[in-house]
This record gives sequence, structure tokens and C-alpha cells, in this order.
Amino acid sequence: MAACAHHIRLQNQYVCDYHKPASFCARKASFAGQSLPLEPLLHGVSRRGPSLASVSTASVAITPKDGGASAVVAAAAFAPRTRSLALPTVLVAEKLGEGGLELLRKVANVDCSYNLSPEELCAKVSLCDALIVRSGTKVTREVFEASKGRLKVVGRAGVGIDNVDLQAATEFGCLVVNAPTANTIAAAEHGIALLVSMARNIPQADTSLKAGKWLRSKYTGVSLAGKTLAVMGFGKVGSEVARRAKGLGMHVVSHDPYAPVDRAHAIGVELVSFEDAIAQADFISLHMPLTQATAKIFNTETFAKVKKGVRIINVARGGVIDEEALLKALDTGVVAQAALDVFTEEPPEQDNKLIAHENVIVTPHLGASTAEAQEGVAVEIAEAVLGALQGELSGTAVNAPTVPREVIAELAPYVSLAEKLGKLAIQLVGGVSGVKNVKLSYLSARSQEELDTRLLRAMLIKGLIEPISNAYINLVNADHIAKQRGMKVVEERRPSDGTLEVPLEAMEVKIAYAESKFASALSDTGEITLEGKVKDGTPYLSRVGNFDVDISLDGSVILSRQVDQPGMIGKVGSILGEGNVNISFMTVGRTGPRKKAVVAIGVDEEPPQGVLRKIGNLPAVEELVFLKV
Ligand SMILES: NC(=O)c1ccc[n+]([C@@H]2O[C@H](COP(=O)([O-])OP(=O)(O)OC[C@H]3O[C@@H](n4cnc5c(N)ncnc54)[C@H](O)[C@@H]3O)[C@@H](O)[C@H]2O)c1
Ligand SMILES: O=C(O)[C@H](O)COP(=O)(O)O
Repeated sequence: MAACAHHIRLQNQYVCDYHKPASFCARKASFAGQSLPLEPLLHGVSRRGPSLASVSTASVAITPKDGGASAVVAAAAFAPRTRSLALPTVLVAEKLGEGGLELLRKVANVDCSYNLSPEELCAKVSLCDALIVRSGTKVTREVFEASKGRLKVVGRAGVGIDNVDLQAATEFGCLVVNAPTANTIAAAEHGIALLVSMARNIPQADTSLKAGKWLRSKYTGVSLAGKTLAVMGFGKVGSEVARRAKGLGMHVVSHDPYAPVDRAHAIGVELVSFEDAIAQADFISLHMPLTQATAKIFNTETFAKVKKGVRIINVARGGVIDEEALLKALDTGVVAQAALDVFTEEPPEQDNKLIAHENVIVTPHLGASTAEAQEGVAVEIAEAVLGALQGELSGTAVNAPTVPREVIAELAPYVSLAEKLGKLAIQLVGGVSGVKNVKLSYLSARSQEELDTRLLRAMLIKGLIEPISNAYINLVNADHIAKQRGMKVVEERRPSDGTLEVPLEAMEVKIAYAESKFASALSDTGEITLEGKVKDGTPYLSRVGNFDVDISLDGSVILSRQVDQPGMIGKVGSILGEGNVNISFMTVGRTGPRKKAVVAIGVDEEPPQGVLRKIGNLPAVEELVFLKV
């Protein structure tokens, strides 16, 4: 047997990496939450093939955002397998750029099989170690079941992973990686292409001329110069669209409650409220992710507030527009034109009325479809998949294995607390100030060496960012994604004289320079401030702004600031009861008897808007916010 040049030793098991592309060799192998230097060990493994399936570390993975209440799940991310001398097999189920295929072919058997039916995909996947898809292939629970544990990595050659069942992937110990940056420019350029084509009726005029007509006045367009474009979502794609639109002489405003103001100012874009953006825009371009908060955010109510004759471009996700409402708005002239690359259902039904509408131009989800973007995405995903097959964690891992069981066992409730505090804190942000500076403080008797806070910090970031983006955060990518979004997260330890047995007495999150939807969440220093504790293994919210509260975080929370007076608890309780909303907890934090008080109410279900309105209308209630946990 020939000796390999390099091997990674992971918890006494060996992974041969002689076949890695050169770029992998100098790196550290990061696995199961440990960063391990590559150990050049010489041991007898054949050069004929990699032994990449030999990693067996029991590890834990942060659950994906749809993964239920538990913040972490134990999963054997790479199940023990006998050392195989065969090359791994990678199934490429949608067309992938040649550069990526070349990389894969160097070290794997590559099976390019496109347009597989769900049954064919299930049949093939049991013979594959990795699967690469774009948005056109549904990687369902059935696919993971059918793979019978062989599938170790799913690579999404693009950003959105709406088509991959992440929960099932995690349960089956399958890593999911994506390629989030390589198609940004393509998507932005497509947005601009649609903007210009729509304004000048290019598709309609083209069709008409090809049909033998010469209709010059019918296709008179509108100019872009001097018009206002509202960019909804100032992330990777939105900011590139804004930059390009400025070059076309447009006045660009943007709505993104979480974007750093200075990044927008740097390219001459003003961040404004949702209402301001849609009220002043001649053109609206959508670039936000599809989340609970943005689903159908463009609906009948929204269209009632736009400038009459507005034109809309959507290269984000179909679900952010209520398609029926858009159709009505087009029919009544409220919306003059729409340019759509994405649809609620893809491909859309044949008789889709929006697509047939004369004032709508469409493309079949082509935002990422340029030769350059697809080459970039292909290389990005091939590297991520190959790295993952060899036990490396890519920075774009979506449901990555992270830390060893013993660490997680001790920190589990704190990990959950950190995510919940993040989720609550981000929901408290309001206005247009953005989220730039976050401080996470640990009150603990333990020293730095005795308390590994990496997972807590990652989970805080997960809680802060996932509800407002399509990013999936794990230990590996948390800091990277926070930085990418201009969010600075600093940690601070505050010594306590408590016992060393308890990892943490309390955890505090502060968001500086941010406005809040709930002014009482601001502390004396003007920061949104939340403190949490773990009691009997359960995360609790212990402070909001300057108000001490005590509420279990196993349901959602209503926070209300009111004048402390007799009968209030009964009144609020009755309104919730009438609305069939079950109260799990209620505490009052007050500055003094009959002065200001913050009432924190834990509820098992989301109260209907009418119920919240009734509570808000009680004369003693000064402000109210509902927060999902
Ligand atoms: N059509 C295509 O082929 C194509 C290609 C690439 C990306 N996309 C889609 O484009 C969208 C943007 O992608 P990206 O890479 O720029 O993502 P990103 O995460 O970099 O940016 C999204 C931005 O939206 C903001 N946001 C979140 N909630 C918001 C809200 N309620 N209101 C306003 N802004 C909000 C976030 O703060 C963030 O800045 C995503 O939906 C993505 O799936 C489509
Ligand atoms: O999420 C994405 O990356 C884009 O929507 C592009 O999807 P596609 O790779 O299927 O073109």
C-alpha cells in the first residue's frame, strides 16, 4: 500500500485527503466543533481511493429554522461506515457548470441525470454519497429515507434551499451546503434587465414586430431618469440593484429594517420605512427573502397605499406578493406594470392570469441563469460538497454538525436561551436605524477556559438573523454571516460569585443605536436590552429594558407597558380568555407601586390581531408588542 501525503485524524479515526484539490490542503479540518490541524500522518491507505466515509464522530447539529422548539439535535452527522476504496458517487440532478463538474470528476464518480421523476431520484439516491441540485429538484424526506443513510451531502447550487427538507436532512445526518454569493450579480442584473424591459415594453414590442406589426405609438414607454425606485430588501442583491439604478439616474430609496444605514448611505441610498418607500416609488423592486414576515407582504392593503401607476419588479421569491391582489391592482391600473421572475408555484399553472396579463412581463426564474453565475455557483458548490465529503465544514453549511455531545448536554438550555433572546431582540427593533452593534454578556463564575461560549454566540446570531433572512446559521458560518450583514457582535464576561457547577447565571443581549417598537425595551443607555436565565433547565426572560420580569420562554410573549393599577391583570386575562388564548405565565415588572409597569404574558398561541388591539385599547396600556419565540 502506498502512503498518503496528508491525513486528518479525527478522534482516532483517519480520513485520507490525498485527493483534495490543492486549496483544501492548507486548511484546518474543522469537524464536530473542533478545529484540528491537518496531521501529516503516514499510514497504510491505498492511493486508489479516499476513505472519506470513515468519520464517525457523534456530533450535534443546530436545527434548521423549521426545526421546532429544540435548538439543537443530536445527530450522527457522518455515520460510521466501513473504509471504502471506491470513489464517492455524486449525483448531479440539474445542469451544473463545467468548472464544477471538472472538480468533482477529479475525485468522484459523477452521474449527471437531469429531469428525474421523484421515483427515479429516490431509486438513484441510494447509490450516491452526494447530490447536487438547483431550485428545480425537490429533496424531500422520501429522498433521505430512500438513500438509506448513504447520502452524506446535499449541495444546493444557489442561494435558496426552500426545495430541500432541512429537518429531514439533519435527522438523517446529511449535511446541506449552498452557494450563496456567486449568483448575486446575475440576479441584480436580471432585476435591472426586467426594469428596463418593462419600462420600454420590449418583450411586447418584440412579439408584435415578429408578428409582422409596426406599432410605434402603442409601445411608448416611460423614462427611468429622475424616477424613484424603492428597493425592498437591501441585502446582497438589493444593494447591487440600487447601485446600478443610481447609474441610470434614478432616485433610489430602500426599505430594510435590518440593513446598516452607513452601507446604504455609502451608495447614496436613503433607508426609509415600508410605508414611505411604497408611497413615493414609481418603481418597486423586491429583494427580501421569503419569511413568515414577508409572505404576501404585497397584498390588497399594500396596493391601496402605493402611488397610482407604480411598476413592480420581483426577482426575489414569488410568495412575497399576493398574486391575486396584484392581478386586481393591475386590472384597476393601481399597478401599471409588473415584471416577474419568480412565482408562488413554480412552474406556474398553464392558465395563470398574471402571466397572460398584457401589462406583465415574465421570465421563468432566470435570475441566476448567466453562464458566469452558473460557473461560479458550480465551482462554489463542488468545493463545498467535496470538502464536506471529507469531513470539512464549509462556511456555507446550512445544518452543520457543530459541537461534541458533552458540551451540548451541559449548555443545551443556555443555547436555547441564546437563540430565543436573539429572536425576541430582533422583533423589538423598529424604525430605520438598522442593527449594527450587539453585545452579549455572560454573568458566570467560570473563567474563559471553563466556559465555551462559541455555540451561545452562534445561537444568538441565529436568533437575530434567521427570522429576517434566508440565511441558515450554524457555528461555522454565524460570525461570517453577521459580519457580512455589517452586524458587530461582541461578548463580555461579568464575573459572578455563584457556583462553578452552573455554567451561567444570566445572559444579557443589548442592541445599541437601534430604535425599538417597544420603547420600554430600551435601557437607561438607550439600548434594546433583554436578559435571560435558565431555571430548572428552562429558559426564562428575566429583564426587559429596566423592568425585571420572570417569564418562561416556552411559548410566545406579549409585553405591555401600563400604569400599575388594580384590576389590570384581570382585564387583560379576560380579553385573552375570550379570544381563546391560553396564558402560561404572567409577571409584572414595575418601577414602583402604581407607577409604570411592564407586564410580560406568556401565551401558548398567537393571539388574533383583534385581541391584541383590545388589550392595546385599554386606557392604562401605553404600548404593547407581541413577540414570537
Ligand atoms: N430570481 C433568482 O434567480 C434569485 C437569485 C438570487 C437570489 N434570489 C432571491 O433574492 C432575495 C434576496 O437575496 P439576497 O442574496 O440579496 O439575500 P440577503 O439575505 O443578502 O438580503 C435580503 C435582505 O432582505 C432584508 N429583509 C429581511 N426581511 C425584510 C423585510 N421584512 N423588509 C425588508 N427587507 C427585509 C434583510 O435584512 C436583507 O438585507 C432572496 O429571496 C433570494 O432567494 C433570487
Ligand atoms: O435561490 C437562488 O439561488 C435563485 O433563486 C436561483 O435559483 P436557481 O439556481 O434554480 O436558478
